[in-house]
Amino acid sequence: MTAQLIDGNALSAQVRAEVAQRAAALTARGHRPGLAVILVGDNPASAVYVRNKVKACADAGFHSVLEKYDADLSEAALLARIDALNKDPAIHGILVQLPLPRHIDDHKVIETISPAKDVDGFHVASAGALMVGEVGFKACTPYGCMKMLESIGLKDLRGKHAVVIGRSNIVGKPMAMMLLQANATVTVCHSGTADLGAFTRQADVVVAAVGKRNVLTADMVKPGAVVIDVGMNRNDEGKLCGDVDFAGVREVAGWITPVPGGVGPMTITMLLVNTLEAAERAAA
Ligand SMILES: NC(=O)C1=CN([C@@H]2O[C@H](COP(=O)(O)OP(=O)(O)OC[C@H]3O[C@@H](n4cnc5c(N)ncnc54)[C@H](OP(=O)(O)O)[C@@H]3O)[C@@H](O)[C@H]2O)C=CC1
Ligand SMILES: Nc1nc(=O)c2c([nH]1)NC[C@@H]1CN(c3ccc(C(=O)N[C@@H](CCC(=O)O)C(=O)O)cc3)C=[N+]21
Ligand SMILES: [Mg+2]
Repeated sequence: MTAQLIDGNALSAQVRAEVAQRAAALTARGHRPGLAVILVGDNPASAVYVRNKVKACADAGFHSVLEKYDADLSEAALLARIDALNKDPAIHGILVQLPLPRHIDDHKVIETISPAKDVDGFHVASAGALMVGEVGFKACTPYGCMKMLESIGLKDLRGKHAVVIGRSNIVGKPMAMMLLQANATVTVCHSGTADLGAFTRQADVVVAAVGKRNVLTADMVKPGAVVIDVGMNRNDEGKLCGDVDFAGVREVAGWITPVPGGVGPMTITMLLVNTLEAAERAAA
């Protein structure tokens, strides 16, 4: 049996069409959704992602601004810029692309963004809201993964065991919280996990968010399981690939997300959803 694909491009197109409709309605009332994206330095991967985000905004009818700064931008100057965007009524969402140059403290930057405009969902107030089940912006990548699960009929995960590989603040940890909120029984694995396969083999849902190729191979997957691949890596030929050995795992899994065309486009889609929601709240 070969796994069915969860197509992130197709699901994105569907969600983005709804977003564009709601954005048009807001724009007609004089509240066009606006996103500001800040890129510091010249990381080529970041430049690609940021361009995709700005293009997705334009396609959905949003106002968007891309601010690019040299790698030697001072932390104080960046914080001052965020402060100005916090006060700008045309801007509903602020995204500062990570990673930042070493001399800038990411934590300070994220905490300077107004929680009302934190469409990445990285602010401690957003993370805290998710933790206690209150309203706040959800981190886009895990939020997109949840939408993918919902698209295959897994909105409620009662009775399911979900295993998350990775515990970063931007993917693994919020992913685990969202799965828990959806009633899954959740296990979080990381670099200190002794026998990863022993956990993943029990999983009905596996989310791989590590950043290393072939972290999850066919022998580590329960037949029929749902496999969500967040990883973004390059193989020896320079081609984009995830954390999952796709060719092997697809022969065992029930559902699998491809890379590219899986979680990546959904991340951008949920950024649009969050920005739209920020604009709707501001207009209310
Ligand atoms: N598609 C998308 O939209 C996005 C993709 N990504 C991609 O997802 C991946 C993860 O990103 P991010 O969370 O930021 O990465 P981090 O490097 O911050 O976190 C990686 C996690 O993986 C764990 N880990 C490392 N090696 C192993 C191992 N051998 N077995 C089990 N766990 C391991 C680490 O453990 P420990 O905590 O112990 O160090 C850590 O928790 C990257 O490839 C990134 O490019 C990220 C964001 C968005
Ligand atoms: N403040 C901040 N917010 C982020 O959300 C954020 C960030 N910083 N830093 C980097 C990571 C990574 N990330 C991706 C988003 C989309 C794709 C994406 O669209 N990928 C396409 C392919 C893109 C390509 O061809 O390279 C796909 O998987 O099909 C990938 C990765 C967001 N991140
Ligand atoms: Mg830093």
